[in-house]
Amino acid sequence: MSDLDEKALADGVLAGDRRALARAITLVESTRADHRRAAEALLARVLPQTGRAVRLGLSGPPGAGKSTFIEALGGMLIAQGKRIAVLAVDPSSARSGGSILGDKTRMETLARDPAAFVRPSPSAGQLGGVARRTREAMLLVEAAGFDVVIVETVGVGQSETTVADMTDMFLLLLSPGGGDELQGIKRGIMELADLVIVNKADGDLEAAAKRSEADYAAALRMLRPRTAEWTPRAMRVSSLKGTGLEDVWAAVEAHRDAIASGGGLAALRAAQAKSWLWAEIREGLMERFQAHESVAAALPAAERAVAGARGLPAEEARRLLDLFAGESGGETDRTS
Ligand SMILES: Nc1nc2c(ncn2[C@@H]2O[C@H](COP(=O)(O)OP(=O)(O)OP(=O)(O)O)[C@@H](O)[C@H]2O)c(=O)[nH]1
Repeated sequence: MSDLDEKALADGVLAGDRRALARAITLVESTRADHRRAAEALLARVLPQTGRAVRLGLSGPPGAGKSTFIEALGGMLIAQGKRIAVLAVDPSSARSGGSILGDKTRMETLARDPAAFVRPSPSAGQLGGVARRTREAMLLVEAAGFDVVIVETVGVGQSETTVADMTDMFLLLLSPGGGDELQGIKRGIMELADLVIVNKADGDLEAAAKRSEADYAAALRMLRPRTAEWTPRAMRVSSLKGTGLEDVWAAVEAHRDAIASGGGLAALRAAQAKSWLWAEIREGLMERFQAHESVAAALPAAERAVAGARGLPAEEARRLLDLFAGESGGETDRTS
């Protein structure tokens, strides 16, 4: 891509042109080296126009109703004149080829709305790679003028932590009843939640939802809050009927006000950016390490040695790291 194309693409994104935005996100999702350079140039151009959106993370077990909830909340926000973008982080799609969040039939109404932009998870690479591209996609949708970005993930491994790390507020959506174990909610995920939302508080499930809300509120009180400024809350909604959604949005705004007392959004974003920097360093180091010629040559023997209990992992790792750093192995050279 030439400088001229990048400028045109950046201008399109900044003008809020959805096709340019979609193309720009495809570019940042590409792993080709020349695309990566173009993506970085593009991001550098739009960077001054980023950072203005409300960045929300959302997770919940399959079936909790994340898509119904996002459609309902998104619809409400659009009616208030806001523009909303939804990005998915779904490492399962990378691992299995099948995707939990990526199928195109989700959030159809929202996806068709000109004030919304719905993007499924990038489907290649490990969580680290998916997270990098989602962070960059978030910058692009902000540059395109979206007011609210929801980064959605499903409870697989580390993805919640990753999403909580790149957003300002983390929402956990649950079904009524069932208890933690039944819903597969790990304690660690509860600890990330700024807001626990019990969905499906309607019809036959209304009473169960009310009980669950009280249970989760009690559970949250047992946990140490993530920040001094905000005490996590539990509430119930019906995404189907659209009830409780104003309360959710009021909590989002209360959370924004609350963090202002701790140095504000700027401090939070600065911490996120630092954490992003380190994530990039870790990713980049790992990529370079694995691509390093002498490391790649020595790696199988090191793996065999530790697997056969003939080598100490710490020592083998140090030997590989020395190779990577270009130091001679000296007397520690492998002879076997
Ligand atoms: N009664 C009731 N059912 C709901 C509500 N929200 C979602 N559901 C139902 O729960 C089921 C799962 O909802 P979806 O939004 O499709 O969620 P999903 O895609 O299965 O699961 P996610 O991965 O969480 O999005 C569907 O049958 C929905 O109709 C609600 O507020 N009340």
